[in-house]
Amino acid sequence: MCDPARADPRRTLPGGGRTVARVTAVRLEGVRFVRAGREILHGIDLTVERGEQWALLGPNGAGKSTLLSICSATTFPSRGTARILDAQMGRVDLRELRRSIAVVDARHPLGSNLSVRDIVLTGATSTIERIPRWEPSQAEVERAEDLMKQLAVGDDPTQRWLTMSQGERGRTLIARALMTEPDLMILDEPSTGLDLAARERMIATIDRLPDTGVTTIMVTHHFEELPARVSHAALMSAGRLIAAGPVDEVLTDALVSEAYEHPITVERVGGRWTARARLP
Ligand SMILES: Nc1ncnc2c1ncn2[C@@H]1O[C@H](COP(=O)(O)OP(=O)(O)OP(=O)(O)O)[C@@H](O)[C@H]1O
Repeated sequence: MCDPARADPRRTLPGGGRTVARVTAVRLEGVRFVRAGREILHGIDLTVERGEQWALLGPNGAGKSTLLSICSATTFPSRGTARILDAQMGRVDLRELRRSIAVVDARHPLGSNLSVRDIVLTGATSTIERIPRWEPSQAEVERAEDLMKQLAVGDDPTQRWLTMSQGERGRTLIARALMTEPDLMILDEPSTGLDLAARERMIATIDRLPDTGVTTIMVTHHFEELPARVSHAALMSAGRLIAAGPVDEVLTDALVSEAYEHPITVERVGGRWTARARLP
């Protein structure tokens, strides 16, 4: 999966037409977000450098999905600044910027019963459905087939979205996300609904993503689902960041217990994580 050219941070900025050193994937400064008259994010400062693999953790309602939608250039902050892939939101062509960002969401809102190949090809157009009369180039077809092989999907040409298992869907969505060689990949609970073996295959797949040079930010509720190569973590609680930094410094008993407002023991064995509530 590794393409050495992808590791070069000097890439052409989307929409900018300039080549600059693009090192920082996400830089949030004083980000606040108000929805329905209520402030949901209360001044978030976060820097994600390119090539880092982040986990975003915290209890229900902490604001993780809201923060992810800002990181994916889908939602504008109400206050503060968000620079995504060195482009300041509000000052760039968002469609161009979003071509460098891939979102993998287990709740992918596909309505029609596309084949695996067609779903992967929608990554080339950054659309949910196939665009009528759009035909992929030969290079796009070859890339889609290569990614399907790498992600071990699409062997059965009759397989379609509505009859695919959750695991097949997840791997197909990752292949789709890689179509545009994204710089930043957002993974929103990618292991939701997977049985144990499918979950482990998914984690192994995510653990290979750093080989492509992509920066990842993943939300999960389960420490067991963190791939071993996660390098950084951010802990959220009630719209604030409790801690953010190298994973071993952030996923400590004290900080995790503070975020979840409950005594929790965190362990790391062989690179993988577990978390247990301590009983009184
Ligand atoms: N459309 C909306 N209108 C009003 N409030 C919302 C809306 N969406 C989310 N919220 C509120 O914003 C807060 C943060 O929600 P968010 O979904 O970002 O949290 P989360 O950490 O992703 O939660 P979960 O782990 O349950 O998915 C919650 O209090 C939620 O009720």
